[in-house]
Amino acid sequence: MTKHSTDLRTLLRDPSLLETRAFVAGEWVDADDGATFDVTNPARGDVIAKVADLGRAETARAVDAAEAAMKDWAARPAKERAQVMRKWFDLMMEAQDDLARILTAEMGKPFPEAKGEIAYGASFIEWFGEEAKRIYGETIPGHMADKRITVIRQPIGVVGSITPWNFPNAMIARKAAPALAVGCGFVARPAAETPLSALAMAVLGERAGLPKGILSVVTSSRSSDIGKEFCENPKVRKLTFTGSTEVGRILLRQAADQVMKCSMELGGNAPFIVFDDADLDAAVEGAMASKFRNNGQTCVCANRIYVQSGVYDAFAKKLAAAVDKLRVGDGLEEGVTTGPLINEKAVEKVEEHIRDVLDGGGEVIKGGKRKDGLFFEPTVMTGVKDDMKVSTEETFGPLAPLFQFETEGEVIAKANATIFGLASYFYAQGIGRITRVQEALEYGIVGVNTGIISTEVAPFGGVKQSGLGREGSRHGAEDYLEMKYICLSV
Ligand SMILES: NC(=O)C1=CN([C@@H]2O[C@H](COP(=O)(O)OP(=O)(O)OC[C@H]3O[C@@H](n4cnc5c(N)ncnc54)[C@H](OP(=O)(O)O)[C@@H]3O)[C@@H](O)[C@H]2O)C=CC1
Ligand SMILES: O=C(O)[C@H](O)CS(=O)(=O)O
Repeated sequence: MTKHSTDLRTLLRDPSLLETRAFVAGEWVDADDGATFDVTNPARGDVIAKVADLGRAETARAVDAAEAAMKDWAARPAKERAQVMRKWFDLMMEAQDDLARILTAEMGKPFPEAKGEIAYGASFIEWFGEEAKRIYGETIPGHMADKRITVIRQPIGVVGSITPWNFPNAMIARKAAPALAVGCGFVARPAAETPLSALAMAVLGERAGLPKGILSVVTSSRSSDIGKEFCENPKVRKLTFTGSTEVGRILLRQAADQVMKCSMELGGNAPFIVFDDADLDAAVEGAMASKFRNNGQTCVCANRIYVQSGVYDAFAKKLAAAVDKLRVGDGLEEGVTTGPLINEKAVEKVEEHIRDVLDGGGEVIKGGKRKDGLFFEPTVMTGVKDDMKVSTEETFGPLAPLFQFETEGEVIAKANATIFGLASYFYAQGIGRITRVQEALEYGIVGVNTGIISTEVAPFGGVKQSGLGREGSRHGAEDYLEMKYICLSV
């Protein structure tokens, strides 16, 4: 029998969603050696669950089961897969509050934001369930009179998935949905900080009718072991990862031995540019949404805020006033807008970036200090320069650093001067400027007069060292398909 902190279990309408065993080959299992690891609530520091701590042997069994289950699952009519995925979507939305409470308890984001993530994650399951029926092939006029050419697209095979703690539901859904929709087997390894959301998704996936073995959730504190199993197991045909660029590089090197197809959603360093013809109130609203969503812990958060000199002081003042309205606290409490950071390392990163700006002559105009535990004051700083750490490193926390610029050419060059290329944002009104800037920014995503770009219908992904491939939209299915060219001699 596994142990839970009663406060979380009593918060749930359906306590059976709080699963702490791993889901392997269609069975709920403990680790072979009975090992567990603790999951803590970052807002309170208390242990909320002890979760099965699996290793490579259990992961290999999950891969075997996924390969076996694929034979039937991929052969089913797409409509049947779509019906199971629709049921999964419906069950997730019916359980939205419970799934959100589990997510808030293990990751810290405020309950309303966690509810939003559940809907966002479920939207991928809904969208790709529908897309399953539209995986078309093509016929090509033959190159010789007796040749007939067709192209078909088939599921790539067993997928290994590694995801981070910052979106413990949506990042798995954004990968599992297209993979399962096209007929792949899927083995998910969630971050050790946040396994409960993934396990709850599997509980509902099983109830929705996903066949035994097609989906496994391998919970483990030994992330590199599981990553090695995915990269070295010949039955795994695809690796999909969301996380830091540093870990992405490690996995790409490991996957190279089998020339494994990889999707990589990696780090960002998003510029957020406010031109002097911007609607300043709209720009402040967009900056708040982009910078402070998930307490700044997203790969698409504004990391550098560039403000043209004519509106710099006015924007800084308005942003500081908006930040003042944020309420830091335990995400399970009513009215809290900003939860804790995920761990001590995250707090130290924010402190390091603030100290570096102060040492360089910048100043804090709002916040700037750690609160108790893992809570941190949402912070705005002015006088930030290009040679400071925050200019090249992802803060991944609630720090809004304001850089001043004079000309369009200057800010484009600065915005592009990074190894990253995931999301970027700018606020302007002149159509000529909008057209020039959106084309000049070297990023996979450009938000124009908006600070939120995340949706299941669009291709999400980065260029340069922010990643490989796209997630969401019809392009998101391509990463889980192989193309086969058939030449028939008649
Ligand atoms: N682009 C994005 O969406 C994200 C970017 N980041 C960036 O990464 C930084 C660190 O955050 P963090 O969560 O530690 O991100 P990591 O990249 O370190 O971790 C992401 C996932 O990879 C796993 N992992 C870590 N090392 C390995 C390995 N050698 N082999 C296989 N899996 C591994 C982690 O497991 P475990 O946690 O159990 O070690 C986690 O599940 C952030 O500050 C941010 O800059 C982080 C999250 C998302
Ligand atoms: O990893 C992340 O930060 C997410 O990909 C950001 S989003 O897709 O939720 O915007």
